[in-house]
Amino acid sequence: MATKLYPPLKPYKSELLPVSDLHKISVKQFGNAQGQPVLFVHGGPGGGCDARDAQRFDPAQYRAILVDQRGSGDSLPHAELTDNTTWHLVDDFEKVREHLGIEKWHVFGGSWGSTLSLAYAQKHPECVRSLTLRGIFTLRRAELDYFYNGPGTNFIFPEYWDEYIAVIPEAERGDMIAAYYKRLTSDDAAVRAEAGRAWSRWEMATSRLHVNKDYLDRADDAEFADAFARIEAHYFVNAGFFERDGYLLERAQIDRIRHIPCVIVQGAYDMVCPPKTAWDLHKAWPEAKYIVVPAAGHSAMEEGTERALIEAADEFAKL
Ligand SMILES: CNCC(=O)c1nnc(C(C)(C)C)o1
Repeated sequence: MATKLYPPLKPYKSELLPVSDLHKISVKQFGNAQGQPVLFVHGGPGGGCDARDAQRFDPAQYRAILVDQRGSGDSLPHAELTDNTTWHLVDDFEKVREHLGIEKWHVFGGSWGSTLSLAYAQKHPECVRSLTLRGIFTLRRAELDYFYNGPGTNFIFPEYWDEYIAVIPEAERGDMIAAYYKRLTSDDAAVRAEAGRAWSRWEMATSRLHVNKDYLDRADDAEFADAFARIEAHYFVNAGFFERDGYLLERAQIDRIRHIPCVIVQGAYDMVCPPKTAWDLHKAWPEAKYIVVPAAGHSAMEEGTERALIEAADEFAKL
């Protein structure tokens, strides 16, 4: 049973899979080509995968499949919002699964990755062997308002909150997501870049229990920040493209996945996706194992969170 990341590894196969006339998505495979397939679902949306994400899976046991969702990471066109919705991404996972000749796979995702993993599993339960979900986010209005419009978070990270709102004129601060979306879709590259960095800094600063400079500095990677901020804001102004607020937690939706082995891992001091949503998911789905990591924020890289995620993956490899 591993309690820390497996050694760094390189993909044994990387490809760009055409999924529409416009979009090609990056699919990288790591570990044992004959192992148990696991789909890694990255966060954001728009965050993209990192080779480090593959290190949570025992390379002797797993065939880890890291997919950069539309417009994210190495997928092309970069930061593209056209034909980029939750249901396009769900359909893309099915195209990847069929392309790779996989019948069923483990599904593993955190934050937005937990959102998309739930949406995928609820639509295709017959293809999901297990679910490992971290930092639960279901894109309800209250979740978005809490983090992007305050006031909760500005009491906890006041200096970063002031930076985040500084980009937006006071008259527009009543709806920060709409105000940022206007700038993130601007034809003025400088306006778009300033908004992308400020939005990303807000999220990177608040993702760890203690602000981590390397994590924060990711917001200075203009290419990452552009995709991360644009695609997040695009999904949020469209309420995740879900039929109703709270859709993923509805009884009928949970009933479709209730039989699937699941572990929920939640940081007790997750300020981006606070424990209330994970608790609501646990109440709706008591069969799912529910782990709260005491000294952890939002990120999967928090020590206790990383350990719990790897332990869950090691256990699910035995299924
Ligand atoms: C509300 N979105 C949070 C999320 O999904 C997320 N936070 N950080 C990430 C990355 C690790 C991908 C940067 O994703």
